[in-house]
Amino acid sequence: MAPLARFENVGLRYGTDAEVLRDIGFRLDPGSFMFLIGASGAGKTSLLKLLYLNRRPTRGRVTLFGEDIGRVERARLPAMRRRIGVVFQDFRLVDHLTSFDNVALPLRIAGVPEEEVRADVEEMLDWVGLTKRAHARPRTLSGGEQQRLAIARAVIGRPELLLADEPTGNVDPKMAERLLRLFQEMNRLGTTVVVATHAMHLLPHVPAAKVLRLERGEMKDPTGTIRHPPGAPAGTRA
Ligand SMILES: Nc1ncnc2c1ncn2[C@@H]1O[C@H](COP(=O)(O)OP(=O)(O)OP(=O)(O)O)[C@@H](O)[C@H]1O
Repeated sequence: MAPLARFENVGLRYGTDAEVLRDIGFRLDPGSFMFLIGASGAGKTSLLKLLYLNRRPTRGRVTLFGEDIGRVERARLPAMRRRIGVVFQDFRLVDHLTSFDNVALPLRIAGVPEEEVRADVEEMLDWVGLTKRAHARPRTLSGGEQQRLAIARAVIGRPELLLADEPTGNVDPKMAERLLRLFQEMNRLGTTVVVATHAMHLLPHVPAAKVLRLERGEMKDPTGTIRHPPGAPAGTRA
């Protein structure tokens, strides 16, 4: 099976600073689920930036959807990005649009008929518990509500690849588990999922997930798969 993404000896530096990622090598199979973990500053967001085509590697090669992202023409990037849903750490919601319209955006861009948009968005807002906030502007929402809205927008178009940067940082543990279930449901339907997180307690809920641990820009245990998550109480496993 061809990988959905592949990193080979990848290095990344910002400007002339030292490399923030060094010798990164792994493959992401279609339909897989991967947690990206590591201390603050380890390079998780930087690695995600390569995957959502915000940066090109400064060393080595990143292949995504079969294309070398270091060589792909700029004009091709928007089409590739449309195959990716991203939950940014700082949400990046559109302030002048309501919650409903923020979530509807990817579907409208894709030309989905308005009737379908309405039904899908309503269902998604219900899933993330924001039905009552459908007509609110993002800046009037709490941090947790904004986070849930950002997740709804990222998953609504059923992207091939879902990238989520610390997607449960602002919600309570119960909601965090609910959101993780949403990611798992997406994954079950075929979306490849990458979740960068500090929330180690979430890992045992996805026993089949790969775990890529970064330490100061380098990979630790590159092939690690959680099979017997420590301390996972019976019944909490996915
Ligand atoms: N735009 C930038 N310009 C220069 N340095 C940057 C930039 N973005 C990140 N860095 C540096 O890259 C390193 C890795 O940062 P990154 O945000 O990828 O880590 P992280 O693991 O996602 O951290 P956190 O968990 O706090 O979000 C840090 O030393 C950071 O200061």
